[in-house]
Amino acid sequence: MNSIPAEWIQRVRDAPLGYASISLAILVVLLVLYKLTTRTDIPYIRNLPEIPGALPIAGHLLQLGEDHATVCEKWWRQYGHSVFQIRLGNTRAVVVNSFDDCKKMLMSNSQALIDRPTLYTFHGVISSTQGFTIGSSPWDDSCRNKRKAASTTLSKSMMKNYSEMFDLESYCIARDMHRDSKNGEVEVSMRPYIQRYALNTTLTLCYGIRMDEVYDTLLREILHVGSAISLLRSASENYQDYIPILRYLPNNEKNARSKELRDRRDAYLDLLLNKVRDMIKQGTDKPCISAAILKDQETRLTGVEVGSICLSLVSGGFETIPGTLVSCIGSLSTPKGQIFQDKAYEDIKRHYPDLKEAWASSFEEEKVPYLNAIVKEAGRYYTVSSMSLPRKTTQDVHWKGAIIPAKTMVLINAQAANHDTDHFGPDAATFNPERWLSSPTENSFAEKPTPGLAHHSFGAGSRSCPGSIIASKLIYAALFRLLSLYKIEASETEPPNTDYVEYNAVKTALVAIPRDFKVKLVPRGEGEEEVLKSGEERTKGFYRE
Ligand code: HEM
Repeated sequence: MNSIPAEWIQRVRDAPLGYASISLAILVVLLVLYKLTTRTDIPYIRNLPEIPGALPIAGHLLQLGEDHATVCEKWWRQYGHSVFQIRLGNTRAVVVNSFDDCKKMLMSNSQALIDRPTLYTFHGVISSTQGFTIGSSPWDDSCRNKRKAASTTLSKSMMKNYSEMFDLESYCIARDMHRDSKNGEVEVSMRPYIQRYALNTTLTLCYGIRMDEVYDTLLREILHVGSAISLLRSASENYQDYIPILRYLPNNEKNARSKELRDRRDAYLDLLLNKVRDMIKQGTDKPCISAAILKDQETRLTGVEVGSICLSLVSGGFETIPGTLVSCIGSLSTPKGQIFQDKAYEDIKRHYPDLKEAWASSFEEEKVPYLNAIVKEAGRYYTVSSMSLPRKTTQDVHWKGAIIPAKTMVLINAQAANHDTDHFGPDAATFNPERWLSSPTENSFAEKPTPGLAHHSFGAGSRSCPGSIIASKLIYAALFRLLSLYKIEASETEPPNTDYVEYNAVKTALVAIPRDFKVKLVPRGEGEEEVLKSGEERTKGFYRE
């Protein structure tokens, strides 16, 4: 290529006007480039602080790192604003941090925040065959119908219909822990047992199917694929959702992985549904959501909607419940936690002098105050869905002088809200069930009334978690059974991490995965064998295959 003659360059240099024009042109190009690389779906929101340091193209993504909740919690304290705006690549988002602001944002703007954003990887690739789960559906008539059906299935009044299932599944935890811990001699990891517990519950509700073995191949496949898919929903794992150019990179590994997981999920969902079809043919099906729909009883839902409801229930509980319950057991197993265990045990005995009878009939009443306090504290302290599920505004939201326009992503930092010292006091970062009790004494415990919202782990307002009642019930039932039989002690060689941030092994996951730890189960000497035997007898006829 011929180079530009030196004489010409000299002329441009000599001509002041030409030089200015070139400088101006470069400036304009840079400005256009800057504008293009910092453009967001929603323009800058006036009167709402923006966190400094956003980069072109990535925005705040790099500063946010893997753990968005913890970084946003720090920004709240560092800059002194509980509500601020950030840029996730090309997407503007409003982050809400304090307990009161999260509550006000969700409850006072319930209708305006009823929508959820759609994301490229999760909605475009993974959900292309089975439709969206309820928790990832934008708000429309179909989502309303699905949410209504799920809320009915999970409502307080339906819980009595599931007593046998709660009994069987919580009995199975105690049965297998008793077998595997060899009377307290062998230290055990609780998570696999609790995963089976949570998954069997929703599989029974949806398909009338359960798996008895902790390491059943299908059970593990559902858990593995479900966890991997939940990773593909998190902002910190999926830059291509916010930086579109990344989608076009050759050999896009994210897309390939998404497709592989989608196919594996389709395979087990088809398998489950076909099992129900076979059971209907043979007249052996159990009452469950999919059998009712397949037999077309009182429903106006489409096949895709039914699939989506089942998928929502199965995926709604299988990580959130183990995350909360296992971490709670970790806290209870520490020397300080063992004092809480002893008090809980005393309270159980106070309300149920005959343990065998309590196991047979009364555990679902949730009437032991100390246990209820532990359940609430577990939910608050271990905020397993630390950034909740993203919301999107459907109309303008007026927020302290700022107007957050329609279609803006709103992120609720539940972890920050749940550890807000202004709301929970200076010990907000401590696991202490007694915060939920009114002046606990040696001989009696009473629950403090918590009108409104106890904590932010289940969200709030129009899209709050419809599974919160069953989740609390499951955590209560498991704790009742474990704590009434055993004193749980942390392993000395593999102890739990009980820090409310560091307990999570996978910071990028949408739902926390607790670091593995082991415990020792020391029998309380309350006729463990006898209680378990009566449990075996009682649950024989239940949903067992
Ligand atoms: C400890 C256990 C659980 C936790 C911490 C939890 C947490 C959450 C959170 C934070 C949300 C979003 C709320 C919001 O946007 O305001 C949610 C939504 C949802 N949860 Fe749960 N959840 C739990 C258990 C369950 C269970 C057991 C089920 C079902 C059996 C379930 C089903 C759902 C569904 C379907 C949604 C979507 C609601 C919607 O978008 O309208 N969850 N959950």
